[in-house]
Amino acid sequence: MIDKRLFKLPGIKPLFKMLAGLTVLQAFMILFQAIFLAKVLVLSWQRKGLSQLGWLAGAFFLAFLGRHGLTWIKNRLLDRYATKTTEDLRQKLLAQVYTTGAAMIAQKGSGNIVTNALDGMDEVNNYFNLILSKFMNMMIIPWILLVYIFWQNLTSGIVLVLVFPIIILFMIILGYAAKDKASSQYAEYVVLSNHFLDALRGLTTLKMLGLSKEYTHNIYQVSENYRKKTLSTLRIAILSTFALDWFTTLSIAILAVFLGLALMNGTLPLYPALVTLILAPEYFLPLRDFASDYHATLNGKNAFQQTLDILTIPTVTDRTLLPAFTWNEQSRLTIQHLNFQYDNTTDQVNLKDLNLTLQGYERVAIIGQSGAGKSTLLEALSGFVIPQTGNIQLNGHQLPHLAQDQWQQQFTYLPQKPYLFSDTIANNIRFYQPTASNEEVQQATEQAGLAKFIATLPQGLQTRVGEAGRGISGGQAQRIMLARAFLVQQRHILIFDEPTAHLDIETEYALKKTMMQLFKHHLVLFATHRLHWLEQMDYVLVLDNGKIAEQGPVKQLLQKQHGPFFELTSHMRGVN
Ligand SMILES: Nc1ncnc2c1ncn2[C@@H]1O[C@H](COP(=O)(O)OP(=O)(O)OP(=O)(O)O)[C@@H](O)[C@H]1O
Repeated sequence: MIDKRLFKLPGIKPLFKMLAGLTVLQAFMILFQAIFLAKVLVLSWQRKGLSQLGWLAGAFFLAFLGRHGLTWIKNRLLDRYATKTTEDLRQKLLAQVYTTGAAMIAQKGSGNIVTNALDGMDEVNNYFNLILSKFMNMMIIPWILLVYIFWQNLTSGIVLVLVFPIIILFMIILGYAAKDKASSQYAEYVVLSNHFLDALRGLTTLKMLGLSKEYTHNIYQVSENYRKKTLSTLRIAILSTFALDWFTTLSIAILAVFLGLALMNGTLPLYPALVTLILAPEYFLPLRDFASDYHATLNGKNAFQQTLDILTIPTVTDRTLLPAFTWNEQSRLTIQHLNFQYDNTTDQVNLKDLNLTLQGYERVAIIGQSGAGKSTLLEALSGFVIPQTGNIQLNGHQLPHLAQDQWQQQFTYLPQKPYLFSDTIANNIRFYQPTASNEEVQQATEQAGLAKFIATLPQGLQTRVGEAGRGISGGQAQRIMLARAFLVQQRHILIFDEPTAHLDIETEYALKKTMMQLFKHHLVLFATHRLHWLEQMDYVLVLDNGKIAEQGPVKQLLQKQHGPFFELTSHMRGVN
């Protein structure tokens, strides 16, 4: 129920102690309130004068004020702490997203991260409230009241002590059922968020393919699943609240009957009977409060755990091992026995024992079936994912990984799924070169085959794209990315992950000529499914199931009539 990591949050221990102190004080206020009320009632029953009743009624009123005043103080302390802590957690989560980078987002899902940073944090706020206030009330108040009840009336004390564990047991049973339901409800919520965001992002593509209507059904289905999971959690929550209320009310009623009988038999004076009866609902109240909110805050616990899980993903710190350099014809990157796995808990190794050398301005094609590991290799070479093991040497410098500032400043990366920032087309093109002039940007758009498209836009290069702007097709986005590469002068490495995947073959051929110009004086790493690019490449890596199945100069491999390269290219050409 309580995530132990909660107690590691900054400032929580002093707050916990302060709240515990206030709760003890509050328990005494509740006790005094009951004592004075019972005394007032007993004296009224004995028809005592107002002079005797007055100070008791005043004391009752003070205890009442004290009790609620303490609740107000506790809530204020808690609110202030919860708001500050969730705000800090949100900031840390966003900072972690920036430092761990795109690979972590791909793994966790952007929708999941957005949900966590927005709604999730509100849920965490509720979770703090449950644990730091309601749980604490439950652990302190009933026991102080019970000591007094025992002192006044042993039998009532025993009844109340016996009922408590039964209720707790009952809560645990229902709690377990609710926990599973809430976890699967939260998981479904994450699926829904990721799905919804993916659908929004892919809307243009879905429309282009005429699949947007069909996809509505898909979203409906995911929302339906979430609705069903929510209702099944609510069903348990309502059932347990009902059962708990019923059980505690019944216990109080039984106690009242016993007290009434004892009063009638004359075995118990009026005061202990009255004070016990007033205290009995107060004894159960913290438990009921806790139980009624428990289910609602399970999501808070899930969100809290998810946030901490993201925050504890190790971040790369040694980013500056490489001195300043510029990749040139003599540069050399050697990789030996590199292994990488996205998920350590599974057997799937995504890059297995890779050995390769990249040097100078060679053009390297990376080919392989879908899922062979081309993108993963490019991500490892770009330093966006960190290999678990491997020997990396760059110009003689031994490195643990390629997430090195100096290395990352050497290349232009064109991902398979282009992402455009919510900004103008011109600024999206200026990504690597923010100071580029309008003329330079214009020239880059022409080289990337974008000029015609831009001419159709009323605001031209100043048209806003991305989430808050005009929707554009995958091919147009890819050409905007390509324009970045044309614009930047001082980066001598091009890492392209299927840069023409979204383009039709005519556009691709039209662009090929200018792209070949760009490839001059660059180390080119080019993942592709289209074989015609091989003619323009010097070297090829054939990937199969995370391994380099074959590598060598293109001309040499093209002459071989057997082996992985021959088989893959025959298969891709449709020759069996
Ligand atoms: N973010 C991720 N988390 C977990 N597994 C992943 C992730 N990205 C890729 N994988 C897995 O790694 C393996 C290699 O995927 P990768 O995208 O590198 O292949 P690819 O050769 O580029 O495929 P394609 O040609 O379809 O783009 C696949 O089994 C894939 O499921």
